[in-house]
Amino acid sequence: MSAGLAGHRVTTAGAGPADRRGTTGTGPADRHRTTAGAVLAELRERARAVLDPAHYDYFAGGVGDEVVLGGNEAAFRRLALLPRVLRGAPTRDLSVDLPGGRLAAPVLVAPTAFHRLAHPEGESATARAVAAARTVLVSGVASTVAIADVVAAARSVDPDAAVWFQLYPQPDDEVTACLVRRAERAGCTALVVTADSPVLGRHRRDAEHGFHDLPAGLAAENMRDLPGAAPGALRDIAMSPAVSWAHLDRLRASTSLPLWLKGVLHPRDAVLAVEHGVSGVVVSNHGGRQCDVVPAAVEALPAVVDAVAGRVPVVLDGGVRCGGDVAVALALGAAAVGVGRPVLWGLAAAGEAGVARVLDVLRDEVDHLLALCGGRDLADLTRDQVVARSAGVCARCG
Ligand SMILES: Cc1cc2nc3c(=O)[nH]c(=O)nc-3n(C[C@H](O)[C@H](O)[C@H](O)COP(=O)(O)O)c2cc1C
Ligand SMILES: CCCCC(=O)C(=O)O
Repeated sequence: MSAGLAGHRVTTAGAGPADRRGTTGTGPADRHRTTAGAVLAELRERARAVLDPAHYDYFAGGVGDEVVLGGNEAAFRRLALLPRVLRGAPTRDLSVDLPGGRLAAPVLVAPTAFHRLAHPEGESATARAVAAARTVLVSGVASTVAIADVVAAARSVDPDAAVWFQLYPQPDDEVTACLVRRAERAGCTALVVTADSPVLGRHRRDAEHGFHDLPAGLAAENMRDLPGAAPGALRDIAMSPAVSWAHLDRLRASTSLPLWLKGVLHPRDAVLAVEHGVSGVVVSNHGGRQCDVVPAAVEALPAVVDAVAGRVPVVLDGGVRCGGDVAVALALGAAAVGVGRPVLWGLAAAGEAGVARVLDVLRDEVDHLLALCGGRDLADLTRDQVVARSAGVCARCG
């Protein structure tokens, strides 16, 4: 069937039900009958069905009573966009240039640990999907594939793929320096320093499952052969309240790669970050996994954007689950957003194809929404368009 509705071909042909780790239904017809929110929710359910419950809960869970975990998504539901009219364009430019890489769409992949818990190919599968989508993978220090292999996987798809390396500054500068050299040698194009973890958040779900170690055969591969460890042995990833701006300064001075600071919520820290020479700031509460009394990420965003005042780009992550969330964050001043858990759900459900699916539906929905809002490019989403939503609920998340 085909109907010439507004120039769109409407057809009943499309991908059938996807198997648990197989097809994902990415055809154009599929786009007309679903939403990014519904796709992400379905992938999450498929992930839940295939994962060991302890591993599912490690990915899904948050800190404490999980107030912030739910709050990140709920805060987006309280915001609405005022479209502008009569100023659009037949095709829209969704690209964004950031220190460390160009993104074809304003959605990058936030660093999440231990992808081989989700799928045997782990971060390599994620890297290929992200490279194919021409966006950025922030690969974590807590990766179950070594960073050199992650970058190689991305570059096997796109020789220009941008992979950034996330690390926790280690109390021992020598260990940090070694991790930085590894990322540089691998070909990473930026570093992301996570600053919101002076201590690890307390995760009730992990405690209930007794999940404290990776299963045999999996390891944080970037932590092998570091100073202070026996040859071939792993070092723990240290989280230390003793880590300070001085550590960041030394790290900054040791590399020519752009440096992002992740986990900033207070506007004064954003200003300090700029003064300490960072190239970008990530507003993030670690997906509700560190401190359970902080605001939702999107609530913290405007004050950080104002404090930074355009000196460096600001990226937001936490609770982004549909194109509308991306558009709202961009209108509030984010240059791009990061997604964490949805990528893990895609990876667990269907490997590389599942991650590709997540990025594709988000990109497609942002494009559609930009058209609906009278935008030609991302700069056409502006803060005056964001208003509070006083009524109405999301059919998917209530
Ligand atoms: C399972 C899991 C592991 C994570 N591991 C890291 C990590 O190693 N380093 C880091 O900076 N952030 C880590 N994060 C936080 C993410 O980078 C990101 O801030 C968060 O997932 C965004 O929220 P979202 O999951 O709602 O998209 C992790 C998040 C999850 C869910
Ligand atoms: C030492 C790995 C930490 C991973 C992490 O940041 C998280 O699970 O939130």
